[in-house]
Amino acid sequence: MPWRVESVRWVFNFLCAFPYASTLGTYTQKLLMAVDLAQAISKQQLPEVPSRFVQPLHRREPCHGHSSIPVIDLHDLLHQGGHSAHIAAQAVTKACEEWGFFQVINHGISTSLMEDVRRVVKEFLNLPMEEKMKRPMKFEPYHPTGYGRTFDISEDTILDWVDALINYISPPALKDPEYWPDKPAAYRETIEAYGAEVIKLEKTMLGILSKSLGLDFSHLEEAFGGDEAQVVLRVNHYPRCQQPDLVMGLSPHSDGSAITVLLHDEVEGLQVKKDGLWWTVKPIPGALIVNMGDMMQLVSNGRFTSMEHRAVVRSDTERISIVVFYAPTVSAFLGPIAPKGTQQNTAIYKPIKYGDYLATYMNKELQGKDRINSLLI
Ligand SMILES: O=C(O)CCC(=O)C(=O)O
Ligand SMILES: [Fe+2]
Repeated sequence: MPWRVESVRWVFNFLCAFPYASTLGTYTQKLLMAVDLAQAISKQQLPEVPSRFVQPLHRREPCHGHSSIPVIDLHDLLHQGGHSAHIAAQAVTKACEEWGFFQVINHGISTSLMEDVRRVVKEFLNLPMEEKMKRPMKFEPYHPTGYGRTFDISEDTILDWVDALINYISPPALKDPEYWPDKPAAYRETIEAYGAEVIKLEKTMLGILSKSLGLDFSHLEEAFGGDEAQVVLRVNHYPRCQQPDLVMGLSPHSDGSAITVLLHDEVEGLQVKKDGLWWTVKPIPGALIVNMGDMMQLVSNGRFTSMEHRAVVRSDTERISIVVFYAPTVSAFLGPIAPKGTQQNTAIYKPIKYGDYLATYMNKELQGKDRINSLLI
C-alpha cells in the first residue's frame, strides 16, 4: 500500500478513536476515500497498481476483436410514421432479441446538448478532489448517490478501476439536489435538459417493445411505475492505468435497469459478451448506445436479452461514459407479462418486487448475469 494511503488511514483511525473529533474525523474520512479513488491513484503514477485492483487471472478473459452490434437509424421512427417507422421499430425489436445492445443515430438529441453534457462532466471531474468530495457517495440500500465508489462490498472485494458520480434525475422525491454538483455552474441545468431528452427516447423504446410483446404502447412504462420510475445518471470515469491488463474498469455485469442509454466519448473500452466471447464496441461519433437491462429480460420472459458487458481501461487515455438508467420504481412487482388476451403459462422467471432485486443487486459484487439468473424457475 502506498505510504500516503497508509498514513492517511492511520490519521483517520486516530481521529475516530478521539471522542470529540467527529467533525474533523468526517473530513478525514472523506480524504481517506479520496486517496483511494482510481483518479488519485492514477495521478500517483505508481510503478504497479495497488493489489486491491488486480484481477485474478480467471477474471481477465481476453477480447476477440470488434463487435458488430446493430446500428439503427431512428429518423423515420421519430419523424415519419407509417411503413418506414414500422421498419425501424422492427429493427429495434430484433436488436433487443439478438443482442440487447445497439447504437442509435438520428435519435433526436442534439449534438450540441451531447457536447455540453460531456463538457460539464469533464469540468466536474477536473475539479480538485476536495471539491468533488463535497458530495461523497452516500450509501443508501437502494440509492447510492454522489461521487466516489460503488460495489466496494468488503475488504476482499477486488475494486474496479472506476470512479462514479451518481445523480437521480427522477422522480423528484429521489433527486437529492444536495448531491448534485454545483460546479461547474452549468452542470445541473445541462444534465436536467439531457435527462429529459433521454427519458423521451427511453419511453419511445419502451413503447416499441411493449407493442412487440403484444401489449399497449404504454404498458411497460406503467408497469415500471409511470412517473415514479427511477431515472439515474451514472458518470463512469476510468482514469489512465499504467497496467490496464491487470485491472477491470467495470466488471462483467448486466444492468439491473429496464433500459440504459450510454453517451460515450469516442474512446473504445466497452465490451459485450456474445456466445461466450468478449467483443469491443466501436463507438460511432454522435451515436448513443442503448441496452436492455435485466427487467426487460424478466418482463419479456427472456425474449429480450440484458447482454453481459464490461469496461476495460487504457494506459494512453482516460475514458468517460455517461449513462442514464431507466428503472422501475422500487414498489413495482414484476414478472413475465402475458400478451393482451392470452395467458402466460410458461414463465421461466419468478416475479419479484423491484426494490428487493435492487437491494441484492447493489450489495453484491458485479458478477455476470448471476442476479437475473437467480430468478430462473
Ligand atoms: O463505461 C461503459 O462503457 C459501461 C458502463 C456500464 O456498463 C454501466 O455503467 O453500467
Ligand atoms: Fe452496465
